[in-house]
Amino acid sequence: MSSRLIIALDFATAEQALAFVAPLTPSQCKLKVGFELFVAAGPAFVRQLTARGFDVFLDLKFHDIPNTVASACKAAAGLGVWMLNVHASGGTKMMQAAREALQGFANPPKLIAVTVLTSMDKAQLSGTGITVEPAKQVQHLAQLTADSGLDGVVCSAQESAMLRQRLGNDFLLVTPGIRPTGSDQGDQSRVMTPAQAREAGVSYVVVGRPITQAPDPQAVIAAINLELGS
Ligand SMILES: O=c1ccn([C@@H]2O[C@H](COP(=O)(O)O)[C@@H](O)[C@H]2O)c(=O)[nH]1
Repeated sequence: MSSRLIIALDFATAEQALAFVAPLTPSQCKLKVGFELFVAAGPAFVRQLTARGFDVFLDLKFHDIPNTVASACKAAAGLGVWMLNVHASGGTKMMQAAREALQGFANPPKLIAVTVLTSMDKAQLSGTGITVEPAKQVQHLAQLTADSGLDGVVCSAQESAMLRQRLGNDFLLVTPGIRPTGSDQGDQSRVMTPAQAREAGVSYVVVGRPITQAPDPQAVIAAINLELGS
């Protein structure tokens, strides 16, 4: 069974990231490249990871007008990534344009949309002018994403049981904000353990600092995979 663990490679340089990745195998985890590493190391680094056989989630959270997002998605798909994402709050036209941009690819990446960032609680969300509970807003944006024909969403594991029930088994639920028991919550608000996330029906968990800053990352990876049953 392939792992449901996606490790967030939030490193400042390609050298640091490659040193971390060196002992890993594609059967242990998938890898996520976000803003920090992509800005520092660029497309060539992403190609190095895919050349080593890793499934790469390019987490650049595109959020712009439909034409611009569609072009960015096309360029990202050209890197051979496994998954990429946009912001659901960009709206239906933007998400549909992104989806259509990937149609010409023989093996298109999975396209998912960010709902409400897992760092946000009700007070922070309210500060942006959205006064409903985070779960309600996640539900609304996830439905918009499904109606736009995307493959799934980024949400917290806390909303996953509700979304799984509403949107079915094929809809991808990709969940950051995962904290193994005893690990530091940091800037995340809506958190769950890997075991709770599995119970909630998530498709994949995204874990960064609890692994990358651990004294023994391999031990944490093995423990998370065990909790996930993968
Ligand atoms: O809602 C979101 C969307 C993306 N992320 C990203 O996931 C990882 C989480 O890292 P941790 O160190 O495990 O907190 C990070 O790359 C975020 O950019 C998210 O946390 N929440």
